[in-house]
Amino acid sequence: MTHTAQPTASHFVNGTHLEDAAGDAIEVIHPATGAVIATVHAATPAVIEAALAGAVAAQADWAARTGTERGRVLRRAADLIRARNRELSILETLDTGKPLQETLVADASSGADALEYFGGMAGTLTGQHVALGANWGYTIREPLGLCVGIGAWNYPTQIACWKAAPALACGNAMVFKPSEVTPLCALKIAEILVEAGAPPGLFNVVQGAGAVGAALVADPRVAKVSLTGSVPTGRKVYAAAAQAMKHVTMELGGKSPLIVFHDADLDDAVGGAILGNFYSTGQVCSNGTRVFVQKGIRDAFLARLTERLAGVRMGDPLDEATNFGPMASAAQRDIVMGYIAQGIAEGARLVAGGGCPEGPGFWVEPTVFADVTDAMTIAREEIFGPVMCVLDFTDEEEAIARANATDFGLSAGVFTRDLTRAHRVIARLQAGTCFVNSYNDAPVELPFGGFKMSGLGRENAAAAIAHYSQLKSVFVRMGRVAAPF
Ligand SMILES: NC(=O)c1ccc[n+]([C@@H]2O[C@H](COP(=O)([O-])OP(=O)(O)OC[C@H]3O[C@@H](n4cnc5c(N)ncnc54)[C@H](O)[C@@H]3O)[C@@H](O)[C@H]2O)c1
Ligand SMILES: O=CCc1c[nH]cn1
Repeated sequence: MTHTAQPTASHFVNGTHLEDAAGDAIEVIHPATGAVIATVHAATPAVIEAALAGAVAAQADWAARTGTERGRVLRRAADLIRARNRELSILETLDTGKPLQETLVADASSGADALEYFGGMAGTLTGQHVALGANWGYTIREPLGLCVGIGAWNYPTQIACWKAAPALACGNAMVFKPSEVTPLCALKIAEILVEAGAPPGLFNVVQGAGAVGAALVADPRVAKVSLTGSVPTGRKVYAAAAQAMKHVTMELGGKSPLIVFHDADLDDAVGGAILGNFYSTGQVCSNGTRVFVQKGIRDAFLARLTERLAGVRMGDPLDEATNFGPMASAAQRDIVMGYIAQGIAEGARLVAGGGCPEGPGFWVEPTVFADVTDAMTIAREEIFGPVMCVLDFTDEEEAIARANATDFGLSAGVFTRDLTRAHRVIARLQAGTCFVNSYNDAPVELPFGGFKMSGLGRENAAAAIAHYSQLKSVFVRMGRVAAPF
């Protein structure tokens, strides 16, 4: 079946759709078929200027509103997203290839959660009164001004909302650049925010690849950059932002450990490993791709995992019975297949999958390697695809040391019935987002982000407010000033 998802225009700037066909054409490809479903144009300097200037103008008015007024707009946007969940989920599926079964519950709805949560919080953002004996002080929480958001292609709607919601709640404006691989859904979020009452220019979407992102980051009017992307891009964006001491949030990649102890509920542990490796066809930053299984249960774990893999349904992602989609792009499919070949070449044992089905689209089978060692490339590098590495371990100390032996630090999980052990181990794992007897939950109420090379700052929860605002401290003297001369 042929799909089309051509947007009204490539960009959304100053409250309306904007086109400038002089920008490089970017074809939007439905990953399940390889068919072109839309074409957008990268932002030209004129589009970038319109977006930045419009955002600066809108921010002043927005910041002058009360938090409650700002929050009302965000909560209306959340309601509109929920009301249009199916339509938005279909678009997300066309854009990313993720099964509709997933996008219906995990993408627009997660975006709506963020808008609702930060909308509710906007009116509660206050400073503090500080008693200082005869004198006193207070703090004011002020917006940063103009923020730039730059997204990855795996969760386009969620990423746009996780950045926009706290930014706008704090009184900032945003220019958002989606990934060039999945440019469509952020445009819908921009339209919805305006329909919900956001002033024109408050949330703008401009398209393009790294060069457009770099131009946004370098602009002197920009006070903060929030990137979701890979570590190499994070390094570049952080370095560019540092030139003007801009605030940054870096949501980067991972190679996270999932530790399964011998006393774990086997089905839950296998379920956690499936969620942490094959949901979104493995294209989730926090995935637990190094599955450490205690030696005594290794064979039982692999046997149960293999049985459950019989439940994989690859097919048209718009069919709600499909539970496993293609990779988002041909380039990512090729990267993943390269890692699979390297795993085999380095001596890992292929237990399941490993193939790249013939036909149109960018498919990779859910793949499991056993007998993986820490030194293998597939155990060290982020693959960002459906490739699970199963590693054996003997005891707790060994599992912790090996789990931490990585430059990444995004997530970690522990499966055990011994909750004392679970918390003891989690306390020693170097990861920002951890799970006990679960994997990959991302409720808006909990901060999300990484340690070490996996990032800086936090999205979601009250923690995000600190990353989209700055504190002004005011000292108030009540008596005379005693100067030395
Ligand atoms: N920690 C998180 O929350 C999180 C969430 C999703 C994805 N990710 C990570 O994202 C990566 C996959 O996404 P990707 O392939 O789109 O990442 P990427 O780093 O290639 O691109 C991310 C974004 O940065 C832009 N970009 C590239 N170069 C730039 C530059 N010099 N200046 C400014 N912007 C630039 C891209 O156009 C894109 O929009 C994985 O590493 C994954 O782990 C992290
Ligand atoms: O891709 C990373 C962000 C995320 C994790 N779970 C859901 N979204």
